[in-house]
Amino acid sequence: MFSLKSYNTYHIESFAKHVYFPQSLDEIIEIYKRHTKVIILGNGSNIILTQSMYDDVAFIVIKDQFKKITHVSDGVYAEAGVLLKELSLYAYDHSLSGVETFFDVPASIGGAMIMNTGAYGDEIYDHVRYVDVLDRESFTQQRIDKANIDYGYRYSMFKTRPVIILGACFDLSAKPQIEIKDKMDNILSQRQAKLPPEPSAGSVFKRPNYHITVGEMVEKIGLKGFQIGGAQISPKHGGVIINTGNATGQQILQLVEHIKQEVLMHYQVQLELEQILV
Ligand SMILES: NC(=O)C1=CN([C@@H]2O[C@H](COP(=O)(O)OP(=O)(O)OC[C@H]3O[C@@H](n4cnc5c(N)ncnc54)[C@H](OP(=O)(O)O)[C@@H]3O)[C@@H](O)[C@H]2O)C=CC1
Ligand SMILES: C=C(O[C@H]1[C@H](O)[C@@H](CO)O[C@H](OP(=O)(O)OP(=O)(O)OC[C@H]2O[C@@H](n3ccc(=O)[nH]c3=O)[C@H](O)[C@@H]2O)[C@@H]1NC(C)=O)C(=O)O
Repeated sequence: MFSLKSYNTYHIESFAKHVYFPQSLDEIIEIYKRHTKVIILGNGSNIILTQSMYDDVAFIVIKDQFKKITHVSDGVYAEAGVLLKELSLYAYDHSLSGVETFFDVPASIGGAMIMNTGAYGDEIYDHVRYVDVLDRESFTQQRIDKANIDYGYRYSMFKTRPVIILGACFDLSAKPQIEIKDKMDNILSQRQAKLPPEPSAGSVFKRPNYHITVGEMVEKIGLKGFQIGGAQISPKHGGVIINTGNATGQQILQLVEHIKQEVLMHYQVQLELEQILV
């Protein structure tokens, strides 16, 4: 059994029988042929591992491989395992602007393309030219131009399609490094001021169509700091659940349900999970 603790940002201690670190596309295809249930782990920053043991699920860890970043004729191309931080630093090194807003978002390019990473008024698809995918059923590769990609708030059409993200090309523009660095510093300080330092997976719920945020509702109800086992609503940010040490996925899930019930009762707002239950 293999521990997934370092492959999910909640640091939940779950074990899996089948964990793969493929080095090539052919190896990925082999895994899909061998297993009926496969989960791709990018940076594991948007998942809740709800089981302590996985016997029948195969996990593919992407972030240690597929890490090439290259200049191409129409932009900068990053493979699925590249982290947003790595792409942002590469762009900064080359005085290229466009992705610096996402400097501190703990996601892989694959996860970012699936979810349309957003932060501080910017969305990653604003800077994408095309995305390369592998169809998980026919095992054919396809390049999809942004014009043909349906995306929105925390959504892309890839979320509901049987595809693996292989990489994406970004449209970046020249800018003095000092300006890029100023923006990175500014965003970093805003995030450090708001988000908790403990292990978490960022916002638990999507922003509801309501005049105040989840964090504010949770704060006004008086739920900040509420804890079930090792899972706690962050005393710093009411929209985030943290692992205080030995949280299980089930405890996080119980806390999720508790927040949903309380918010429904106090505000008649039905919260929708942003995080993915595995
Ligand atoms: N704004 C913020 O501050 C934060 C934002 N986030 C967001 O959460 C997301 C997390 O990214 P990341 O940690 O990399 O993702 P995860 O490892 O959390 O994976 C989440 C899901 O995305 C799918 N996925 C991941 N990589 C690929 C790929 N290459 N091809 C196909 N599917 C893939 C998998 O779906 P399947 O189960 O179908 O295999 C997986 O279950 C990002 O969009 C990020 O923006 C997270 C934390 C903070
Ligand atoms: C962290 C994530 O993304 C974040 C993203 O970083 C930030 C900044 O753009 O805006 C969203 O959070 P958010 O709506 O909680 O925004 P924040 O800027 O953290 O908070 C908004 C406001 O809520 C209030 N607030 C927040 C937390 C709290 O405990 N109490 C409170 O009153 C504050 O006034 C704050 O100014 C994204 N979340 C979603 C679900 O859209 C993520 O997706 O994981």
